[in-house]
Amino acid sequence: MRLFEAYNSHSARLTLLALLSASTLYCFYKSLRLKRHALLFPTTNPNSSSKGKLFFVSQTGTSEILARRLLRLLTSCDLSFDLVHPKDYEPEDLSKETLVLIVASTWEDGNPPPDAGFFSNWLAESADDFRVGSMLLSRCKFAVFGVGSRSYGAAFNAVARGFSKRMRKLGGLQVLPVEEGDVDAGDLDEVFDVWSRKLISVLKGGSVENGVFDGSMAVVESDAETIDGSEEDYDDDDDADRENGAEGSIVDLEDIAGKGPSRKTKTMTTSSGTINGEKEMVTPVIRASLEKQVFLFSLPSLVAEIGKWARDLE
Ligand SMILES: Cc1cc2nc3c(=O)[nH]c(=O)nc-3n(C[C@H](O)[C@H](O)[C@H](O)COP(=O)(O)O)c2cc1C
Repeated sequence: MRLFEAYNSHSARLTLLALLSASTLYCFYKSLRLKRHALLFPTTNPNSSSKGKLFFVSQTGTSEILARRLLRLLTSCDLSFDLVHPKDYEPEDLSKETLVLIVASTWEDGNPPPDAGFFSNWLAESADDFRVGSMLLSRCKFAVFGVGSRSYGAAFNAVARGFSKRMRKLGGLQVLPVEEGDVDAGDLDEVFDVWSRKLISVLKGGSVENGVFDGSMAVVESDAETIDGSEEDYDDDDDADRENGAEGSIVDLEDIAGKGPSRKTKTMTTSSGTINGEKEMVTPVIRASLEKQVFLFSLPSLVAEIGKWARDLE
């Protein structure tokens, strides 16, 4: 009887030891994760201030002029934004942004100007990558204004629509429908000014004249912003972007294994095929997610192993 009790208490102690070891390992893992998170998302990030970001994607200056005009209007309304060209921006920092505005023109075959190719492809690849997930931009509210010409048919403002679609897919909250400006219609300035006023109203938490947006920071659901296109149009845009992407846009098999390239660490592949860096197969965002999955998968077998080891000691 005493032998049985002694055995029981011994095995209870060993089980307790196994559980304590497992929870210690888990805490260790969590602290590593927190450290990594702090590195990935520092609270004071030089690239990501509390200011909003106003991107312009422009080849011949039309979108840039409009973006500068919008910046002046935003500033006059005490709304603080940085004017940013995508070529000067690390797309991975998008996950830290809370407010993003984009004024973007569309060029040949529905593509962005070449110097926005990297940014555009990063968005496309990340949005298509199931490992990145739909939470990446969950803190980010955004709005997009397109500059294009209706004479290009289905490719009319394909870039603006593509940005909108991909940012929504990554969890971004669109606060206004995409507005599609037509440079050949003769009313671009007027259309832009109306859109800008709606935007200011939404950003200020007020209502919008047409009554569609009557609350603070109205969020537009995925289908709402389709003006003259369908979801099929967007899918065509995706294909066109990837097939006809400009500088920095070549997608190869390695990219398929590690999407969402970082400008800091990733290859910049130019149209001439020049490579100026090493490819990173897994970006920090994807790596953190994969590590979590591997750890959670191995946790039960780890506990079993510790239990077995404890029994062997008896
Ligand atoms: C060669 C060329 C190709 C174009 N392709 C498209 C297009 O596919 N879709 C579109 O909506 N607009 C297209 N446009 C119209 C441009 O978007 C328009 O000229 C716009 O004002 C350019 O803006 P940006 O000066 O900001 O670059 C094209 C214009 C040119 C000259």
